[in-house]
Amino acid sequence: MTDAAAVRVPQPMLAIRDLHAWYGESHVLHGIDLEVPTGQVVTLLGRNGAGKSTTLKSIMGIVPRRRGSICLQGTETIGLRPYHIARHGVAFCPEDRGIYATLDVKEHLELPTRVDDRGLSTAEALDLFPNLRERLHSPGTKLSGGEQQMLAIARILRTGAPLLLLDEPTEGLAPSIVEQIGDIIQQLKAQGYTILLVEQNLRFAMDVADQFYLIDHGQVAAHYDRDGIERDVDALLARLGV
Ligand SMILES: Nc1ncnc2c1ncn2[C@@H]1O[C@H](COP(=O)(O)OP(=O)(O)OP(=O)(O)O)[C@@H](O)[C@H]1O
Repeated sequence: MTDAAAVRVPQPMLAIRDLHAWYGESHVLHGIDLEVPTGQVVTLLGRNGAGKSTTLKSIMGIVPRRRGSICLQGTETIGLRPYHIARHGVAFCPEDRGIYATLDVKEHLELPTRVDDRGLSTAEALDLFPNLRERLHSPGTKLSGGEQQMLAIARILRTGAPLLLLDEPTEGLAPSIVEQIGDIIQQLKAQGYTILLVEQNLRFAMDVADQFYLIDHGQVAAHYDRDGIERDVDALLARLGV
């Protein structure tokens, strides 16, 4: 056996190959290829309608029709139902945050099913988001936008999933709250979580992410590491129309 054969390449947390997705007759993803290494933060960038959210929803199995390969920790999930996919260690925080008027903060945190023993207790989730402790009995929709986003993230941490999919967590939030969300993402990364983030705010993404995929018309148009994105930032801002 050669030395090269003995080298073990770590398995990525998520590997997507030739992913296609459809809404009815509308073919939206056209062969996405991407990898999310364990422990990294990876961002999907792109204009509105490029296919970023559909990529996250495809990983969760909640688009009507998909084709290709989506491996989670080495397991092919393309043929699985959403509740089975979740059990392979992935949790989704949707763009609309999914916060209910009829449940208070505590009830939102008690809602998720644990998929892994690493799931935070309600008390641990509240340690990470102290603002929420003060709002424990407030109905979800009485919270500010920033508090709702924090609750949506705290809720998925209860599951114990090591891979978090966050869809535009900073959308519509004030700069000071955006900063707090950035700190939380850094803390989660330091704790070993792997994060796939959809983000319109390039500057925010550049502060938190290790790798970046530019999605355009349902395909990967470019892939950057941190140095590459610094070099291309002006061209990229023009391309994103921001
Ligand atoms: N439920 C749906 N039914 C039909 N078409 C949809 C549906 N959701 C999204 N689309 C279409 O699929 C394409 C990709 O949408 P997607 O939401 O993935 O884009 P995006 O890059 O996340 O942009 P945005 O930031 O606007 O959400 C768009 O043309 C959009 O109109």
